Amino acid sequence: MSFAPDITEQLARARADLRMGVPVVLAGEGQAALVMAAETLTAQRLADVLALGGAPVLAITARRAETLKARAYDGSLARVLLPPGATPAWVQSIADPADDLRAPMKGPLQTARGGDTAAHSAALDLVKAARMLPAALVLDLPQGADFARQYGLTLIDLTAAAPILARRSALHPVVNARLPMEVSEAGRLHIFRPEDGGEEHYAIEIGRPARNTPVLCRLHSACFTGDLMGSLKCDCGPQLRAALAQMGGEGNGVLLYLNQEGRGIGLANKMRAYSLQDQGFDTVEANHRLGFEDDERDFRLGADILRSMGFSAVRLLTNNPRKVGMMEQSGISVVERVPLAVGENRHNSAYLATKAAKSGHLL
Ligand SMILES: Nc1nc2c(ncn2[C@@H]2O[C@H](COP(=O)(O)OP(=O)(O)OP(=O)(O)O)[C@@H](O)[C@H]2O)c(=O)[nH]1
Ligand SMILES: [Zn+2]
Repeated sequence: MSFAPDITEQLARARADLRMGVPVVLAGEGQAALVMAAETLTAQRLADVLALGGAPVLAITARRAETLKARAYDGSLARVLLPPGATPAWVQSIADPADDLRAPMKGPLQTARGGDTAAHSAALDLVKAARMLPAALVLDLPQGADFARQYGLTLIDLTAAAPILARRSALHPVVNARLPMEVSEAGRLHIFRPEDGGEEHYAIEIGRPARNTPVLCRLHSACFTGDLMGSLKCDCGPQLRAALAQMGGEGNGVLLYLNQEGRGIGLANKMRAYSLQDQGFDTVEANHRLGFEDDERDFRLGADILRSMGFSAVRLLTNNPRKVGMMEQSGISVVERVPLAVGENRHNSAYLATKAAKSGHLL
């Protein structure tokens, strides 16, 4: 029978549960843990977790730990011990840097050392993929499987989940249809859907580019503020329109519109980063204070889409050398990097300068 959800489907459920504030149970070899996203943790559920006894920890990334001056003994993550009588406000203050400057003295924070961190690491993967703050409350629960059955919680087998969490999901073409556009009447929109229940991605094909010659291509990451609202804080809107205009002018091209808002952290987290930028941090520092890397995107899915459309070589419209590198590593040859320097203004000049200085962007 194929009615029971497989591990990929269970992980999609777990992400949805965590976003709603529902706990999930992650079970490994001989151990299990109850996990909740810090961002959606309610006072009632925190009280219930504390009433279970044991020693819950707040798993955060090593990036966030750096800002909080907490020792990260576990490589890319740290397990902060909850102080006696921990409140939801305390959990929020560790997870969310919004008030770091107003209330800088949170510590000294005690962090756990030794023991198994598989559940903590998977918990952070799940809350990140659910586009929340990268912080999760984790309580070791030896009878976790029974507990999950008793309360109807999603139960994830960590051994089965590990390979799924480590690789990117396969993308499948869903549909494509003609889309006359201002830049070209010969437009076509293709929709691609991942197997893991995540965001769909799009390809805009202009004209009917030959599959056996390098195609003019743009890998564009979603930017609601820049693409749609005319935000002056970045250069995304002008880059999107310039790329489409160039493809329309040449009569051929492919623009991949990847739903990786905020360099892969989601729009809510990007707005948290904007708020930190208003406190004086640059775009890279803001990501780090939130607990993210500068850039959480995986451009290899762009290569997957190109391959599935039959392309193997591109002339890539970008100023970002990482995009070129990731295309090449994924077997799409970049025969030319076509610069795309448009849209500088007095609100985004510092942002563009930071990208050049810290992220290697070519201007
Ligand atoms: N986290 C974060 N994301 C931002 C910020 N400003 C813009 N973005 C996001 O950055 C992404 C911009 O991506 P791209 O247009 O591909 O830009 P790029 O990596 O600079 O590369 P090229 O434009 O190709 O040179 C979009 O997903 C935006 O939402 C910011 O301050 N913080
Ligand atoms: Zn933007």
